[in-house]
Amino acid sequence: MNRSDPTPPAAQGPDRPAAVRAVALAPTTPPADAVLPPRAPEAPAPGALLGSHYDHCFGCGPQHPQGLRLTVVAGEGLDVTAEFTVRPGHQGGPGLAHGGLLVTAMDETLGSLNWLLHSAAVTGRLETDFVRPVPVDSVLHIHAWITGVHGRKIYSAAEGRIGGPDGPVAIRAQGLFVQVKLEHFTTHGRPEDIKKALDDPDQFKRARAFEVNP
Ligand SMILES: CCCCCCCCCCCC(=O)SCCNC(=O)CCNC(=O)[C@H](O)C(C)(C)COP(=O)(O)OP(=O)(O)OC[C@H]1O[C@@H](n2cnc3c(N)ncnc32)[C@H](O)[C@@H]1OP(=O)(O)O
Repeated sequence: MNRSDPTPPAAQGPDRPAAVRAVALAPTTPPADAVLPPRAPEAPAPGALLGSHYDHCFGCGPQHPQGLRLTVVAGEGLDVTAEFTVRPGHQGGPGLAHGGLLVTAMDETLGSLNWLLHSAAVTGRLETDFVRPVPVDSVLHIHAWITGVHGRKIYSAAEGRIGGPDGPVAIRAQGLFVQVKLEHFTTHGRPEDIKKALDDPDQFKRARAFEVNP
């Protein structure tokens, strides 16, 4: 068994599919020929508060009872800032944020970069480093930025700080998102939720706003 290979032993060896090998080893740092495109003409203005992409989203939805209620603001360039207030319901260890929820906050913030390119993309790969614990009641100040675009792949990075936007780093992340069409959601999502979202004119408008033609 190759110890540095993240695929399960059964999927290793010469017989495993090429796609598994390619995906498992794809890095989250952009290749040399990746580009940094301009902000899309439809991108929210710098300083604009980005709305939730879906009211029931665990990361940003205002209607999700236990969600993170992340608020995200467009930056000057290909970047956003976000705030996540850690509440008692987000605990892992006593008085401390659960690591998985911190990853969710990073994932959601990196996903918000979609707004700047005006295209929908989903997380393919996400790497995180937990640098210091995050206490309940603290605000995680996240800054996320696009590091490169290569075909349908969007590479990005983020840092989360506590004690203020210039406070010490508590978590770092690098992501590889893959652009998808609206059908990604309508094909794979639970039908009743898709129907409810499409029946809501506001949600439908948002979904359409993300439509992409790679
Ligand atoms: C309604 C409002 C909307 C708004 C929606 C906004 C939502 C934001 C929410 C927060 C973000 C999330 O949590 S999103 C939810 C979590 N993520 C998911 O559920 C995604 C599940 N995975 C998938 O559906 C799929 O595997 C995809 C879409 C990621 C890729 O499938 P595909 O479309 O068939 O593309 P494929 O040909 O395989 O790959 C395209 C290129 O990306 C690379 N690639 C693919 N996967 C990976 C990977 N894991 N790691 C590295 N690289 C990868 C391939 O090598 C290839 O590179 P090359 O050959 O071109 O070089």
